[in-house]
Parts: sequence; C-alpha cells; structure tokens
Amino acid sequence: MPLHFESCTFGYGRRGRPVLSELDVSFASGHTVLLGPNGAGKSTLLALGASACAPRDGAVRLGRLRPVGRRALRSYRRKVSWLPQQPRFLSGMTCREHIAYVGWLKGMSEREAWRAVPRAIERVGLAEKARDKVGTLSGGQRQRLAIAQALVHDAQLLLLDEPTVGLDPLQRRRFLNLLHELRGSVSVIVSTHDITDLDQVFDEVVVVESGALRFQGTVARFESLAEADCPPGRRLESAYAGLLEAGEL
Ligand SMILES: Nc1ncnc2c1ncn2[C@@H]1O[C@H](COP(=O)(O)OP(=O)(O)OP(=O)(O)O)[C@@H](O)[C@H]1O
Repeated sequence: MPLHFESCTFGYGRRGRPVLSELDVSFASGHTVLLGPNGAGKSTLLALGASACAPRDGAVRLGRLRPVGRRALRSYRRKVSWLPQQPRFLSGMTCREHIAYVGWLKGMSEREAWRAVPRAIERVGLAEKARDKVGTLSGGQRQRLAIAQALVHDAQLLLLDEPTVGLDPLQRRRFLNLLHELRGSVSVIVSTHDITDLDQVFDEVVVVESGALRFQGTVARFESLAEADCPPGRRLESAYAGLLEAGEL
C-alpha cells in the first residue's frame, strides 16, 4: 500500500525549527530502503508515517486513508506497523506475552493475538526464547522481538527504523531473508545506514538529506551513480558517497 507525504512540514515542539519542510514524497508498494546522513530526518519521517506524530502542515496518507480523527487513526494504525529506533519493552513479561500484548494493543482480540504469536516468533528465530522474560534477552534478541511485534497483526506496511543494528551476521542474513519472504504480501520501508546487499532485498531507494528529498529511484538507478571504476561489491557505497558529496560542492 503506498504511503504519501504531501507537502509535509514538521518540527519538534511548538516553535522548533522544521526538520521537514514541505516535503513531497510517495513510497510505492513494495520494499523501499530509506537512506540519509545522521540527522537527515529519516526517523522523523517514519514516525510521521506511523502516525506517532502529526505534521504541522500538509498530510500523510496510506492509500486514501489519512490518520485524522479517532476512527481513522485506529484503522490507520492497524494497517501500519512501526519499529522505532529505540523500541521500549516491558521487561517483566515473557516474549510471547509481549507479542500478544502488542497485537492486542493493535486492535486484535486477545484470542486472535495469542494465536498469532507462534508464527511471529518463529519468523524471527526466537522460538526457544518464547517463555523467557524480555529482561533476560540480549540486545540482538530484543531487536528480533521488536520485529516479531511489528509482524504480529499482519500489517500492510512495516516501517522499520534501523532494524539490523545489534544483529549478528547470521541474524542479519535471517532478517534480510525475512524481508525477502514478505515480498508481495506486505510493503516495507527500512531506514538504515547499512547499505551492503540492498540490491537483494529492495525495489526502491529514497535518500533524504536535511529533511529534503535527495534521490528516489530503483536500486539499479541508484547503483548507476557509482564511480565507473568502482569494484562490484562497493558500488552502492560509492553511489551513496557520490550523491551526498555532490551536494556538498
Ligand atoms: N525528540 C526530538 N526533539 C527535538 N529534536 C529532535 C528530536 N528527534 C529528532 N530531532 C532532530 O530532528 C532532526 C532529524 O532527526 P532524525 O532522528 O529524524 O534523523 P535521522 O535521519 O533518523 O538520523 P540518524 O540517522 O542519526 O538516526 C535532527 O536534527 C534531530 O536533532
């Protein structure tokens, strides 16, 4: 389901300087990777997309649905799942309780939520920790729990903010496989600084810088920005550096 930001202006606090100014960007259905330097506005964009905050001006739309008004907000949030950069947990709950709880918060019945737990937990390879307390998990295991929560209620759009931070190489690979598996059934927008093997998982690249759109296009078009003599394994990195360095001139 496409996510549209229409002339969105947003700043933190009432008088805070705008982080995004009249930003227009549409994320098509499919898998999109969101790139940009530190402080570019990626997390802010995802938080707006998740309806965790509202633009000062302009509109956010998921398909035709705007998250404005109680009913619309509720149905919007059922369709969108957001994994923030620093997810919070109730550490006294077990993993399975936590996932069921999040499903329930998202509007599932208690029964539905409990039924959805095994599949969500299995998908992130955390089954053996299902009955362990969240407080006993390692950082990477917590990250996987957060991804399981984002998957529990069968959202149509997942907004994942730096989901691979803290994952070991095997779990990172698993995560990319999971994204691959989700192709065709759910749209995904992933904000990341980790640009190796993007081409295997994503359809489109969006780059923001200082709250403005810097690039939008297919992974192949992004890769074509790389220096001509760049070795194949470094092309994405070269394209990214070239794009941002060009803006510094
Ligand atoms: N809660 C907040 N209060 C005030 N300013 C904030 C807040 N969160 C972010 N900002 C500011 O908004 C701007 C964009 O931040 P944001 O976190 O969206 O960037 P980002 O692209 O996700 O960065 P990073 O890659 O470092 O995570 C930055 O200038 C940041 O200082």
